[in-house]
Amino acid sequence: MDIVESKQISEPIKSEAQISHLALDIGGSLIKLVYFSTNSDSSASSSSKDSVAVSSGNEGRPVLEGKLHFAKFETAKINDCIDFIRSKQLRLSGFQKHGAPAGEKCTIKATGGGAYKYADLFKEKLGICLDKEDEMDCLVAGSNFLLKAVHTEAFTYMDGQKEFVQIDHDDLYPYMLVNIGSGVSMIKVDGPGKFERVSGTNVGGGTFWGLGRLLTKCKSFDELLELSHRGNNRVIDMLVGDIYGGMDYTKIGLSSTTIASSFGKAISDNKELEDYKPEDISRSLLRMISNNIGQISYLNALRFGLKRIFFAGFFIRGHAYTMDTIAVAVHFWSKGEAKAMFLKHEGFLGALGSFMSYEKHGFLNLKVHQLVQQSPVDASRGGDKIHDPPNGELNENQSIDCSICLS
Ligand SMILES: Nc1ncnc2c1ncn2[C@@H]1O[C@H](COP(=O)(O)OP(=O)(O)OP(=O)(O)O)[C@@H](O)[C@H]1O
Ligand SMILES: CC(C)(CO)[C@@H](O)C(=O)NCCC(=O)O
Repeated sequence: MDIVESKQISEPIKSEAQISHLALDIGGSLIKLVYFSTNSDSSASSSSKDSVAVSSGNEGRPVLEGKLHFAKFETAKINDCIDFIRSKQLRLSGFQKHGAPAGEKCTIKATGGGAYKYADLFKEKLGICLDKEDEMDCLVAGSNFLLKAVHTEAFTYMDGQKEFVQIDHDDLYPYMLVNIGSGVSMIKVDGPGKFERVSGTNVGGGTFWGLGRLLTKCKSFDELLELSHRGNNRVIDMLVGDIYGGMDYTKIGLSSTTIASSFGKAISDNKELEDYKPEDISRSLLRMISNNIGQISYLNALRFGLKRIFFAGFFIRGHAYTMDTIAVAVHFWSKGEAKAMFLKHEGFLGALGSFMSYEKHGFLNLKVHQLVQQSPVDASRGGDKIHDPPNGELNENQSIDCSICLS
């Protein structure tokens, strides 16, 4: 796949643009879609019956010029996703092997637990067969691909400061990939397709959203996240200073402001849930879960001597407080030895891996050469500093210019 990464907000897909190669990642909380649309107005010579912009690539194989698009839906609203696919006529255009007869069975790549759970629904509602790809394989393929193909993919985040990390392609492995979805998977990656899921935790994004919803009555994940901006976790968390009369516990390296016990103040305050502000609850919860994931991730990295830990998954949402907490946890427990890094396309690793598996099965030949690097995160903000509230999330309208070479 020739990727030209540009800070380009894709226009709504024109009806003439052909959508092809849709891939799904159907998780416990969210469905992620990655799909390719061809440039209908490309000046490349067209030899295709489908009037798709096609030029000749290496060895005379057809090259489609176009864009990669990203979209997500709540899994609970899977019918919206199905309507979206139907509205784009995705199912009509190009899941068959290039040049295959139109009547051939329509199949799309899908990963995540929902590829199993909802297979019948896709068949029934869209007549599409889901071709299942393993979730861990896809996460790793997506991560390796992004780290190599997109210059501004990985970044560190500390004290409100974001710094891009240049990845040396010859020195990428081994690394730890921590995918924070509904639950959390920790994967030691040793090379392309070479990995082991070494740990996981059930305290993840689903826990934050589930508990947060019950405790704050928030109606959406974004509302809960937004609340956390304004909250003060010290109202609920028991700090070392609360226990030590305002003093640090220097002997074991704990400052008075370190959280000794998340939500610990609630046991002694003689207050009810209603007496706490939702924003304080949200902040405390976000901190508790992010800190816990950062700590477990580091301990697992330590088991294998890994210094680089990449955090992904839609729990993060480019959110400053989340990233800061994870980074501080890794820094604290590793005594500055290990580094937490974050990925721009955080939640789309599995879907991208699923998309790339068309290549594995001979539908595509993906080649990468990146021409431009820009960050959708900061470019509109004129700097590397993420402000509060940050918007580090990949804008769903953001597309990646690319071309795919059909094999
Ligand atoms: N709009 C949203 N609605 C619901 N959850 C969201 C939203 N945005 C971010 N999240 C967070 O992202 C998490 C899901 O992340 P992600 O899509 O990476 O995982 P998943 O694939 O659904 O989960 P799993 O891999 O465990 O099946 C949610 O649990 C929640 O914490
Ligand atoms: C079950 C999966 C892999 C589904 O994506 C994920 O939610 C997860 O890694 N959960 C954590 C399970 C555990 O290892 O405790």
